[in-house]
Amino acid sequence: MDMSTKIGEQPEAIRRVTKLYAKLLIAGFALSPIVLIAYLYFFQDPALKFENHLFHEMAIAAATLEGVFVTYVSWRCYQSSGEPLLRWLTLAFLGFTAIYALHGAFTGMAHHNIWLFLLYGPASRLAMAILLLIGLLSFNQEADSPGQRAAPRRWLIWIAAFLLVNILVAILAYSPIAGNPVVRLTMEGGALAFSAINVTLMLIGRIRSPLMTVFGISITMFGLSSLAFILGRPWNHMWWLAHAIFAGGFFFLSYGIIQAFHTTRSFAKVYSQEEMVNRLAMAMVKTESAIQELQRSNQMLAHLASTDPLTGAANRRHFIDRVDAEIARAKRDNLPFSLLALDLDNFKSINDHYGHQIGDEVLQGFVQQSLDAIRPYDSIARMGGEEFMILLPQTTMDVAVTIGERVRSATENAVFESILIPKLALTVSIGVSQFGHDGTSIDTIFRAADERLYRAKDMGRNCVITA
Ligand SMILES: Nc1nc2c(ncn2[C@@H]2O[C@H](COP(=O)(O)OP(=O)(O)OP(=O)(O)O)[C@@H](O)[C@H]2O)c(=O)[nH]1
Repeated sequence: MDMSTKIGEQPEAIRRVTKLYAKLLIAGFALSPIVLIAYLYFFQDPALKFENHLFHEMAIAAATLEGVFVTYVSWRCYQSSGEPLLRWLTLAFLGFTAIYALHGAFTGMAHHNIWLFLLYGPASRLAMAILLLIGLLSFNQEADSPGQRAAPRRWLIWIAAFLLVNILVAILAYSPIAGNPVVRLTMEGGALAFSAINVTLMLIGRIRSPLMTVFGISITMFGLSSLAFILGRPWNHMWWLAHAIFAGGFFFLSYGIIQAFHTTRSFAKVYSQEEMVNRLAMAMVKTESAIQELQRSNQMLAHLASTDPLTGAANRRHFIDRVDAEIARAKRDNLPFSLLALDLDNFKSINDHYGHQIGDEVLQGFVQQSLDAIRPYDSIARMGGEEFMILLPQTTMDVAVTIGERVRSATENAVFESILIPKLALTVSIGVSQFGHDGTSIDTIFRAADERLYRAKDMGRNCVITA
Protein backbone atom coordinates (compact mmCIF):
# COMPACT_ATOMS: atom_id res chain seq x y z
CA MET A 1 0.00 0.00 0.00
CA ASP A 2 1.21 3.46 -0.84
CA MET A 3 1.57 5.04 2.59
CA SER A 4 2.09 8.48 1.09
CA THR A 5 -1.52 8.70 -0.11
CA LYS A 6 -3.20 11.27 2.07
CA ILE A 7 -6.81 11.52 3.15
CA GLY A 8 -8.66 13.66 0.61
CA GLU A 9 -6.44 12.57 -2.22
CA GLN A 10 -8.68 9.67 -3.24
CA PRO A 11 -9.46 9.37 -6.93
CA GLU A 12 -12.57 11.35 -7.89
CA ALA A 13 -14.43 8.26 -9.13
CA ILE A 14 -14.05 6.42 -5.80
CA ARG A 15 -15.09 9.52 -3.92
CA ARG A 16 -18.25 9.85 -5.98
CA VAL A 17 -19.13 6.17 -5.77
CA THR A 18 -18.69 6.05 -2.00
CA LYS A 19 -20.76 9.22 -1.58
CA LEU A 20 -23.53 7.75 -3.68
CA TYR A 21 -23.28 4.52 -1.71
CA ALA A 22 -23.65 6.44 1.56
CA LYS A 23 -26.76 8.18 0.21
CA LEU A 24 -28.24 4.86 -0.89
CA LEU A 25 -27.54 3.38 2.54
CA ILE A 26 -29.38 6.20 4.25
CA ALA A 27 -32.32 5.93 1.85
CA GLY A 28 -32.31 2.14 2.23
CA PHE A 29 -32.27 2.39 5.99
CA ALA A 30 -35.10 4.93 6.04
CA LEU A 31 -37.21 2.92 3.63
CA SER A 32 -36.45 -0.56 5.02
CA PRO A 33 -39.86 -0.82 6.76
CA ILE A 34 -41.37 -0.99 3.26
CA VAL A 35 -40.04 -4.53 2.98
CA LEU A 36 -41.90 -5.54 6.14
CA ILE A 37 -45.05 -3.73 5.07
CA ALA A 38 -44.93 -5.41 1.66
CA TYR A 39 -44.28 -8.79 3.27
CA LEU A 40 -47.33 -8.58 5.51
CA TYR A 41 -49.42 -7.03 2.75
CA PHE A 42 -48.71 -9.82 0.30
CA PHE A 43 -48.16 -12.86 2.51
CA GLN A 44 -50.24 -12.41 5.63
CA ASP A 45 -53.92 -12.97 6.16
CA PRO A 46 -55.21 -9.55 7.26
CA ALA A 47 -57.83 -11.29 9.32
CA LEU A 48 -55.22 -12.71 11.71
CA LYS A 49 -55.34 -10.78 14.93
CA PHE A 50 -53.44 -10.41 18.13
CA GLU A 51 -55.88 -8.66 20.41
CA ASN A 52 -54.17 -8.26 23.73
CA HIS A 53 -55.36 -5.26 25.70
CA LEU A 54 -52.87 -5.52 28.51
CA PHE A 55 -49.94 -5.69 26.12
CA HIS A 56 -51.28 -2.71 24.20
CA GLU A 57 -51.77 -0.73 27.40
CA MET A 58 -48.29 -1.53 28.62
CA ALA A 59 -46.72 -0.64 25.27
CA ILE A 60 -48.53 2.68 25.14
CA ALA A 61 -47.70 3.43 28.76
CA ALA A 62 -44.04 2.87 27.88
CA ALA A 63 -44.44 5.05 24.77
CA THR A 64 -46.00 7.79 26.91
CA LEU A 65 -43.16 7.69 29.41
CA GLU A 66 -40.68 7.77 26.55
CA GLY A 67 -42.59 10.69 25.02
CA VAL A 68 -42.48 12.65 28.28
CA PHE A 69 -38.75 11.98 28.63
CA VAL A 70 -37.92 13.03 25.04
CA THR A 71 -40.15 16.10 25.38
CA TYR A 72 -38.25 17.08 28.50
CA VAL A 73 -34.78 16.62 26.94
CA SER A 74 -35.85 18.58 23.82
CA TRP A 75 -37.20 21.32 26.05
CA ARG A 76 -33.87 21.48 27.91
CA CYS A 77 -32.02 21.75 24.60
CA TYR A 78 -34.39 24.50 23.49
CA GLN A 79 -33.94 26.40 26.75
CA SER A 80 -30.22 26.29 26.18
CA SER A 81 -29.97 27.08 22.44
CA GLY A 82 -33.29 28.82 21.75
CA GLU A 83 -33.35 27.10 18.38
CA PRO A 84 -36.87 27.36 16.88
CA LEU A 85 -36.57 23.86 15.38
CA LEU A 86 -36.13 22.51 18.90
CA ARG A 87 -39.16 24.48 20.12
CA TRP A 88 -41.26 22.79 17.44
CA LEU A 89 -39.71 19.40 18.16
CA THR A 90 -40.57 19.82 21.83
CA LEU A 91 -44.15 20.75 20.91
CA ALA A 92 -44.36 17.84 18.46
CA PHE A 93 -43.31 15.36 21.16
CA LEU A 94 -45.53 17.00 23.74
CA GLY A 95 -48.55 17.05 21.42
CA PHE A 96 -47.98 13.46 20.36
CA THR A 97 -47.63 12.27 23.96
CA ALA A 98 -50.66 14.21 25.19
CA ILE A 99 -52.96 12.84 22.48
CA TYR A 100 -51.48 9.37 22.07
CA ALA A 101 -51.69 8.62 25.79
CA LEU A 102 -55.48 8.50 25.45
CA HIS A 103 -55.17 5.90 22.73
CA GLY A 104 -53.62 3.67 25.38
CA ALA A 105 -55.92 4.82 28.16
CA PHE A 106 -59.01 3.94 26.12
CA THR A 107 -57.80 0.47 25.14
CA GLY A 108 -60.44 -1.00 27.42
CA MET A 109 -63.08 1.02 25.59
CA ALA A 110 -62.27 -0.76 22.32
CA HIS A 111 -65.41 -2.85 22.51
CA HIS A 112 -67.57 -0.07 23.86
CA ASN A 113 -66.63 2.56 21.25
CA ILE A 114 -63.87 1.42 18.90
CA TRP A 115 -63.46 4.95 17.52
CA LEU A 116 -62.82 6.46 20.91
CA PHE A 117 -59.94 4.01 21.16
CA LEU A 118 -58.74 4.19 17.56
CA LEU A 119 -58.93 7.85 16.55
CA TYR A 120 -56.44 9.12 19.12
CA GLY A 121 -53.68 7.25 17.26
CA PRO A 122 -54.00 8.99 13.88
CA ALA A 123 -54.85 12.28 15.59
CA SER A 124 -51.59 12.14 17.58
CA ARG A 125 -49.56 11.28 14.49
CA LEU A 126 -51.22 14.03 12.44
CA ALA A 127 -50.52 16.64 15.13
CA MET A 128 -46.91 15.50 15.38
CA ALA A 129 -46.41 15.46 11.59
CA ILE A 130 -47.76 19.01 11.27
CA LEU A 131 -45.58 20.32 14.10
CA LEU A 132 -42.50 18.56 12.71
CA LEU A 133 -43.11 20.15 9.31
CA ILE A 134 -43.42 23.60 10.88
CA GLY A 135 -40.20 22.73 12.72
CA LEU A 136 -38.39 22.03 9.48
CA LEU A 137 -39.66 25.31 8.02
CA SER A 138 -38.07 27.08 10.99
CA PHE A 139 -34.74 25.41 10.28
CA ASN A 140 -31.82 27.82 10.72
CA GLN A 141 -34.06 30.64 11.91
CA GLU A 142 -32.62 32.98 14.47
CA ALA A 143 -32.59 31.72 18.06
CA ASP A 144 -35.38 32.83 20.39
CA SER A 145 -34.37 35.29 23.09
CA PRO A 146 -33.93 33.91 26.63
CA GLY A 147 -37.09 35.77 27.64
CA GLN A 148 -39.12 34.10 24.89
CA ARG A 149 -37.75 30.68 25.81
CA ALA A 150 -38.78 30.87 29.43
CA ALA A 151 -42.21 32.50 28.90
CA PRO A 152 -44.73 29.90 30.21
CA ARG A 153 -47.70 31.48 28.41
CA ARG A 154 -46.80 30.05 25.02
CA TRP A 155 -46.46 26.54 26.42
CA LEU A 156 -49.70 26.74 28.34
CA ILE A 157 -51.55 27.81 25.19
CA TRP A 158 -50.16 24.79 23.35
CA ILE A 159 -51.04 22.42 26.20
CA ALA A 160 -54.58 23.84 26.12
CA ALA A 161 -54.65 23.29 22.34
CA PHE A 162 -53.65 19.65 22.74
CA LEU A 163 -56.34 19.11 25.39
CA LEU A 164 -58.84 20.71 23.04
CA VAL A 165 -57.79 18.25 20.33
CA ASN A 166 -58.42 15.43 22.80
CA ILE A 167 -61.92 16.74 23.49
CA LEU A 168 -62.62 17.19 19.77
CA VAL A 169 -61.49 13.64 19.04
CA ALA A 170 -63.83 12.36 21.77
CA ILE A 171 -66.72 14.37 20.31
CA LEU A 172 -65.84 13.02 16.87
CA ALA A 173 -65.71 9.46 18.21
CA TYR A 174 -69.25 9.78 19.51
CA SER A 175 -70.54 11.53 16.39
CA PRO A 176 -72.32 9.65 13.61
CA ILE A 177 -69.47 10.17 11.18
CA ALA A 178 -66.94 8.46 13.49
CA GLY A 179 -67.08 5.21 11.58
CA ASN A 180 -66.76 6.83 8.18
CA PRO A 181 -63.44 5.58 6.79
CA VAL A 182 -62.78 9.08 5.47
CA VAL A 183 -62.32 10.35 9.05
CA ARG A 184 -59.50 8.00 9.97
CA LEU A 185 -58.00 8.04 6.50
CA THR A 186 -57.96 11.84 6.40
CA MET A 187 -56.02 11.94 9.66
CA GLU A 188 -53.66 9.09 8.87
CA GLY A 189 -53.30 10.19 5.24
CA GLY A 190 -52.67 13.72 6.46
CA ALA A 191 -49.87 12.49 8.73
CA LEU A 192 -48.42 10.57 5.78
CA ALA A 193 -48.69 13.61 3.47
CA PHE A 194 -47.09 16.02 5.96
CA SER A 195 -44.24 13.58 6.56
CA ALA A 196 -43.74 13.19 2.81
CA ILE A 197 -43.70 16.97 2.33
CA ASN A 198 -41.23 17.27 5.21
CA VAL A 199 -38.77 14.79 3.71
CA THR A 200 -39.20 16.24 0.21
CA LEU A 201 -38.39 19.73 1.47
CA MET A 202 -35.32 18.38 3.22
CA LEU A 203 -34.13 16.74 0.02
CA ILE A 204 -34.82 19.84 -2.09
CA GLY A 205 -33.17 22.09 0.48
CA ARG A 206 -30.17 19.73 0.64
CA ILE A 207 -30.31 19.79 4.42
CA ARG A 208 -27.87 17.07 5.30
CA SER A 209 -26.07 17.62 8.56
CA PRO A 210 -25.76 14.28 10.39
CA LEU A 211 -28.46 15.10 12.94
CA MET A 212 -30.82 16.42 10.29
CA THR A 213 -30.25 13.13 8.48
CA VAL A 214 -31.45 11.38 11.64
CA PHE A 215 -34.44 13.76 11.57
CA GLY A 216 -35.17 12.88 7.92
CA ILE A 217 -34.91 9.12 8.49
CA SER A 218 -37.26 9.34 11.49
CA ILE A 219 -39.83 11.37 9.55
CA THR A 220 -39.68 8.82 6.73
CA MET A 221 -40.40 6.10 9.29
CA PHE A 222 -43.33 8.10 10.70
CA GLY A 223 -44.72 8.41 7.19
CA LEU A 224 -44.31 4.67 6.58
CA SER A 225 -45.96 3.84 9.90
CA SER A 226 -48.97 5.91 8.77
CA LEU A 227 -48.97 3.93 5.53
CA ALA A 228 -48.98 0.68 7.54
CA PHE A 229 -51.79 2.00 9.74
CA ILE A 230 -53.81 2.80 6.61
CA LEU A 231 -53.23 -0.73 5.30
CA GLY A 232 -53.78 -2.41 8.66
CA ARG A 233 -56.89 -3.11 10.69
CA PRO A 234 -57.21 -2.93 14.47
CA TRP A 235 -55.21 -5.69 16.17
CA ASN A 236 -53.97 -7.34 12.99
CA HIS A 237 -50.27 -7.79 12.28
CA MET A 238 -49.96 -4.83 9.89
CA TRP A 239 -51.46 -2.67 12.66
CA TRP A 240 -48.91 -3.93 15.17
CA LEU A 241 -46.10 -3.49 12.62
CA ALA A 242 -47.24 0.10 12.12
CA HIS A 243 -46.78 0.63 15.89
CA ALA A 244 -43.30 -0.88 15.70
CA ILE A 245 -42.24 1.26 12.72
CA PHE A 246 -43.47 4.38 14.47
CA ALA A 247 -41.62 3.40 17.65
CA GLY A 248 -38.46 2.83 15.58
CA GLY A 249 -38.72 6.36 14.13
CA PHE A 250 -39.42 7.80 17.55
CA PHE A 251 -36.45 6.06 19.16
CA PHE A 252 -34.16 7.15 16.36
CA LEU A 253 -35.27 10.77 16.60
CA SER A 254 -34.81 10.65 20.37
CA TYR A 255 -31.25 9.47 19.71
CA GLY A 256 -30.73 12.68 17.73
CA ILE A 257 -32.17 14.75 20.57
CA ILE A 258 -29.83 13.10 23.06
CA GLN A 259 -26.85 13.79 20.76
CA ALA A 260 -27.87 17.45 20.56
CA PHE A 261 -28.26 17.53 24.35
CA HIS A 262 -24.74 16.22 24.86
CA THR A 263 -23.13 18.60 22.37
CA THR A 264 -24.32 22.00 21.14
CA ARG A 265 -27.95 21.73 22.35
CA SER A 266 -28.80 22.93 18.88
CA PHE A 267 -30.34 20.30 16.68
CA ALA A 268 -29.69 21.95 13.34
CA LYS A 269 -26.11 22.85 14.09
CA VAL A 270 -24.70 19.88 15.93
CA TYR A 271 -22.06 18.01 13.94
CA SER A 272 -22.79 20.14 10.89
CA GLN A 273 -19.61 20.31 8.87
CA GLU A 274 -20.24 23.97 8.18
CA GLU A 275 -20.62 24.63 11.88
CA MET A 276 -17.45 22.72 12.69
CA VAL A 277 -15.47 24.50 9.99
CA ASN A 278 -16.81 27.84 11.24
CA ARG A 279 -15.89 26.99 14.80
CA LEU A 280 -12.46 25.90 13.72
CA ALA A 281 -11.98 29.10 11.73
CA MET A 282 -13.13 31.16 14.72
CA ALA A 283 -10.76 29.29 17.00
CA MET A 284 -7.92 29.92 14.55
CA VAL A 285 -8.70 33.63 14.35
CA LYS A 286 -8.74 33.76 18.14
CA THR A 287 -5.45 31.89 18.39
CA GLU A 288 -3.85 34.11 15.78
CA SER A 289 -4.94 37.30 17.47
CA ALA A 290 -3.79 35.89 20.82
CA ILE A 291 -0.38 35.16 19.30
CA GLN A 292 -0.22 38.67 17.84
CA GLU A 293 -1.22 40.10 21.19
CA LEU A 294 1.50 38.02 22.82
CA GLN A 295 4.05 39.22 20.29
CA ARG A 296 3.02 42.81 20.91
CA SER A 297 3.33 42.30 24.67
CA ASN A 298 6.73 40.68 24.20
CA GLN A 299 7.88 43.59 22.06
CA MET A 300 6.53 45.99 24.63
CA LEU A 301 8.30 44.13 27.43
CA ALA A 302 11.53 44.00 25.43
CA HIS A 303 11.19 47.73 24.78
CA LEU A 304 10.51 48.44 28.45
CA ALA A 305 13.43 46.27 29.50
CA SER A 306 15.80 48.08 27.15
CA THR A 307 14.79 51.73 27.48
CA ASP A 308 14.99 54.43 30.04
CA PRO A 309 11.41 55.25 31.02
CA LEU A 310 12.00 58.99 31.44
CA THR A 311 13.72 59.87 28.18
CA GLY A 312 13.02 56.90 25.93
CA ALA A 313 16.75 56.52 25.27
CA ALA A 314 18.31 53.06 25.54
CA ASN A 315 19.27 52.05 29.09
CA ARG A 316 22.75 51.11 30.23
CA ARG A 317 22.26 47.36 29.88
CA HIS A 318 20.89 47.57 26.37
CA PHE A 319 23.62 49.99 25.34
CA ILE A 320 26.32 47.62 26.60
CA ASP A 321 24.74 44.83 24.51
CA ARG A 322 24.85 47.07 21.46
CA VAL A 323 28.44 48.03 22.01
CA ASP A 324 29.34 44.34 22.47
CA ALA A 325 27.66 43.55 19.16
CA GLU A 326 29.43 46.48 17.51
CA ILE A 327 32.80 45.26 18.86
CA ALA A 328 32.14 41.82 17.34
CA ARG A 329 31.23 43.42 14.02
CA ALA A 330 34.18 45.78 14.08
CA LYS A 331 36.55 42.86 14.75
CA ARG A 332 35.02 40.76 12.02
CA ASP A 333 34.83 43.47 9.33
CA ASN A 334 37.83 45.44 10.55
CA LEU A 335 35.76 48.60 10.76
CA PRO A 336 36.14 51.46 13.24
CA PHE A 337 33.42 52.80 15.55
CA SER A 338 33.39 55.55 18.13
CA LEU A 339 31.75 56.42 21.44
CA LEU A 340 30.71 59.74 22.93
CA ALA A 341 30.42 60.05 26.69
CA LEU A 342 28.20 63.03 27.54
CA ASP A 343 27.39 64.77 30.81
CA LEU A 344 25.12 67.80 31.16
CA ASP A 345 26.92 70.74 32.74
CA ASN A 346 25.87 72.04 36.11
CA PHE A 347 22.69 70.11 35.91
CA LYS A 348 22.34 70.27 39.65
CA SER A 349 21.78 74.00 39.42
CA ILE A 350 18.94 73.51 36.93
CA ASN A 351 17.29 71.20 39.40
CA ASP A 352 17.99 73.59 42.23
CA HIS A 353 16.68 76.63 40.37
CA TYR A 354 13.69 75.28 38.54
CA GLY A 355 12.84 72.07 40.36
CA HIS A 356 13.12 68.41 39.57
CA GLN A 357 10.16 68.45 37.21
CA ILE A 358 11.84 70.98 34.90
CA GLY A 359 15.07 68.99 35.28
CA ASP A 360 13.24 65.93 33.94
CA GLU A 361 11.90 67.88 30.99
CA VAL A 362 15.39 69.15 30.21
CA LEU A 363 16.66 65.55 30.18
CA GLN A 364 13.87 64.56 27.77
CA GLY A 365 14.50 67.60 25.58
CA PHE A 366 18.20 66.89 25.52
CA VAL A 367 17.64 63.35 24.22
CA GLN A 368 15.34 64.65 21.46
CA GLN A 369 17.86 67.31 20.45
CA SER A 370 20.66 64.78 20.38
CA LEU A 371 18.64 62.36 18.26
CA ASP A 372 18.16 65.14 15.72
CA ALA A 373 21.89 65.84 15.74
CA ILE A 374 23.07 62.28 15.24
CA ARG A 375 22.57 59.92 12.27
CA PRO A 376 19.69 57.41 12.10
CA TYR A 377 21.93 54.44 12.78
CA ASP A 378 23.68 56.06 15.76
CA SER A 379 22.11 55.39 19.15
CA ILE A 380 21.90 57.27 22.41
CA ALA A 381 21.65 55.75 25.88
CA ARG A 382 21.11 57.17 29.33
CA MET A 383 23.82 55.66 31.50
CA GLY A 384 22.48 57.23 34.71
CA GLY A 385 21.47 60.63 36.12
CA GLU A 386 22.52 63.25 33.57
CA GLU A 387 25.13 61.02 31.91
CA PHE A 388 24.60 59.76 28.40
CA MET A 389 26.52 57.81 25.77
CA ILE A 390 26.26 57.76 22.02
CA LEU A 391 27.38 54.87 19.86
CA LEU A 392 28.60 55.87 16.40
CA PRO A 393 29.01 52.75 14.23
CA GLN A 394 31.55 52.78 11.40
CA THR A 395 32.88 56.13 12.55
CA THR A 396 36.45 57.31 13.02
CA MET A 397 37.49 59.74 15.72
CA ASP A 398 37.43 62.87 13.48
CA VAL A 399 33.89 62.19 12.26
CA ALA A 400 32.93 61.40 15.88
CA VAL A 401 34.25 64.80 16.92
CA THR A 402 32.16 66.50 14.25
CA ILE A 403 29.06 64.70 15.45
CA GLY A 404 29.94 65.42 19.08
CA GLU A 405 30.38 69.07 18.18
CA ARG A 406 26.96 69.04 16.52
CA VAL A 407 25.37 67.66 19.67
CA ARG A 408 27.24 70.15 21.84
CA SER A 409 26.23 73.21 19.79
CA ALA A 410 22.65 71.96 19.36
CA THR A 411 22.41 71.72 23.14
CA GLU A 412 23.95 75.12 23.66
CA ASN A 413 21.55 76.75 21.21
CA ALA A 414 18.52 74.71 22.18
CA VAL A 415 15.33 76.40 23.21
CA PHE A 416 13.42 73.68 24.97
CA GLU A 417 9.91 74.29 23.84
CA SER A 418 8.32 72.51 26.71
CA ILE A 419 10.02 74.78 29.13
CA LEU A 420 8.45 78.13 29.72
CA ILE A 421 11.46 79.47 31.50
CA PRO A 422 13.47 81.77 29.22
CA LYS A 423 17.21 81.85 28.99
CA LEU A 424 17.70 78.43 30.47
CA ALA A 425 21.30 77.83 29.63
CA LEU A 426 22.16 74.19 29.03
CA THR A 427 25.50 72.92 27.86
CA VAL A 428 27.06 69.49 27.61
CA SER A 429 30.61 68.19 27.97
CA ILE A 430 31.66 65.33 25.71
CA GLY A 431 34.53 62.83 25.72
CA VAL A 432 35.25 60.80 22.56
CA SER A 433 36.91 57.39 22.16
CA GLN A 434 37.43 55.14 19.18
CA PHE A 435 37.48 51.37 19.02
CA GLY A 436 40.96 50.21 18.00
CA HIS A 437 42.59 53.52 18.71
CA ASP A 438 41.76 53.38 22.44
CA GLY A 439 41.67 49.63 22.84
CA THR A 440 39.53 46.73 21.68
CA SER A 441 37.54 45.90 24.84
CA ILE A 442 34.40 47.54 26.10
CA ASP A 443 36.13 48.55 29.34
CA THR A 444 39.02 50.35 27.67
CA ILE A 445 36.94 52.36 25.22
CA PHE A 446 34.40 53.28 27.92
CA ARG A 447 37.22 54.33 30.24
CA ALA A 448 38.90 56.43 27.52
CA ALA A 449 35.64 58.25 26.73
CA ASP A 450 34.95 58.84 30.46
CA GLU A 451 38.44 60.16 31.14
CA ARG A 452 38.10 62.65 28.27
CA LEU A 453 34.69 63.66 29.55
CA TYR A 454 36.22 64.50 32.95
CA ARG A 455 38.93 66.40 31.18
CA ALA A 456 36.28 68.38 29.29
CA LYS A 457 34.70 69.25 32.67
CA ASP A 458 38.11 70.30 33.96
CA MET A 459 38.70 72.44 30.92
CA GLY A 460 35.66 74.55 31.65
CA ARG A 461 32.81 72.35 30.25
CA ASN A 462 30.79 72.79 27.00
CA CYS A 463 33.50 71.21 24.83
CA VAL A 464 34.34 67.99 22.96
CA ILE A 465 37.63 66.30 24.00
CA THR A 466 39.39 63.54 22.07
CA ALA A 467 42.67 63.05 23.88
N1 LIG B 1 15.58 66.16 37.30
C1 LIG B 1 16.40 65.13 37.37
N2 LIG B 1 17.59 65.27 37.93
C2 LIG B 1 18.42 64.21 37.99
C3 LIG B 1 18.03 62.94 37.53
N3 LIG B 1 19.08 62.08 37.74
C4 LIG B 1 20.08 62.80 38.33
N4 LIG B 1 19.67 64.07 38.46
C5 LIG B 1 20.38 65.18 39.04
O1 LIG B 1 21.52 65.49 38.28
C6 LIG B 1 22.38 66.21 39.10
C7 LIG B 1 23.79 65.82 38.79
O2 LIG B 1 24.63 66.71 39.57
P1 LIG B 1 26.16 66.57 39.63
O3 LIG B 1 26.56 65.11 39.53
O4 LIG B 1 26.60 67.31 40.84
O5 LIG B 1 26.67 67.27 38.36
P2 LIG B 1 26.28 68.63 37.64
O6 LIG B 1 25.47 69.47 38.51
O7 LIG B 1 25.65 68.28 36.32
O8 LIG B 1 27.66 69.27 37.44
P3 LIG B 1 28.77 68.80 36.43
O9 LIG B 1 28.46 67.41 35.96
O10 LIG B 1 30.02 68.86 37.22
O11 LIG B 1 28.72 69.79 35.32
C8 LIG B 1 21.98 65.90 40.56
O12 LIG B 1 21.42 67.05 41.13
C9 LIG B 1 20.93 64.84 40.39
O13 LIG B 1 19.93 64.96 41.37
C10 LIG B 1 16.76 62.83 36.99
O14 LIG B 1 16.33 61.74 36.56
N5 LIG B 1 15.97 63.93 36.93
